[in-house]
Amino acid sequence: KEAETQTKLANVVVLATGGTIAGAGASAANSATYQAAKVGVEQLIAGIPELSKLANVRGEQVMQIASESITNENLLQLGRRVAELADSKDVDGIVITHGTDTLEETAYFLNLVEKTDKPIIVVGSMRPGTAMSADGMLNLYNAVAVASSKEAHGKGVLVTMNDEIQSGRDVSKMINIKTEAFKSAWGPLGMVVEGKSYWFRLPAKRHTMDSEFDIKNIKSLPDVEIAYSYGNVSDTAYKALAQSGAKAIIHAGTGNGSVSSRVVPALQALRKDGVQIIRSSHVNAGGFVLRNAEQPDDKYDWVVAHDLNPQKARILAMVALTKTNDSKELQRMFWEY
Ligand SMILES: NC(=O)CC[C@H](N)C(=O)O
Repeated sequence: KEAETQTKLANVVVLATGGTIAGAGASAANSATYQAAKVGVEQLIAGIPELSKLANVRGEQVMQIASESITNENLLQLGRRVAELADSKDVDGIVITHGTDTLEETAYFLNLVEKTDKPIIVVGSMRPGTAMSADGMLNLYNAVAVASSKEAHGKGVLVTMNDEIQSGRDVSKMINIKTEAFKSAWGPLGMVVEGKSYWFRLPAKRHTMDSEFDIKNIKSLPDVEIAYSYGNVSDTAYKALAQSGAKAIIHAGTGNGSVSSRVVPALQALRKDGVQIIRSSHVNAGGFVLRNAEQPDDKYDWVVAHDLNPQKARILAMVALTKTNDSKELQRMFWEY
């Protein structure tokens, strides 16, 4: 009987990369001061015996770092391992434990490049496992629950934090201290409660199986950088980034992705030199940048990131530039993904 139920359970692989979900503090009172990326994947899994009721879970330690230090090479390494596992007949779902600082970037990257309809769930925590009211255990339990469910198939890369199922494309870390840290301007896709998923909506943008990008065809990612805008901003950062080899610069603009008159001439000149200029917004609740609103994008041959925040715009720009350097094609991709 026992063996029978075991075989019916989904096979879920937990790929661990570090972050606070693998963090450890000196005392249970340390919810904010602790070291990230300390606890290994075997210990994370062993800490939640209830996982064995949800799925046959095994772990792999892909890296052990804080997510602000994740490089493009790390992203590619993780993406390739996810693709290998997704191709394997014995794997039904994949969970990635991750630091929360760049979790939204990794989730969006995988959403663009993984050619699978198997569930891929990225999860982190806001408090280390050693802290009172640690959130990692439940977030990971929920991730495994969603990864082992049939309903999660074909919905793109997902994020389970704070009982919510979010689209990896839309979700962003909005606050750095609360467990209710991850939000999407367009709302969560569903909820996960006591190991059961409740779905309410589907992502509308192209992802995974429907994406034109494939991790298997990506050898390296081009240099795309972000420059932040504010009152009295100068063009120094933009020029320096271009000089250091950036193929595209994401303008983390004010408001509607507006560009200071002190910066416009430099961006026009950089575009003439071949650098792609992509206007995004750093407003907190989520930007909405439209072509030819604030700046004449048609005239200057710039691209708008629409609702993608600057860090997500960087991810799409890198992936898109592996296929094209045509600004019209880039703009199409920014509408479709
Ligand atoms: N809550 C967190 O995971 C933040 C810890 C660390 N800065 C990271 O992103 O890995």
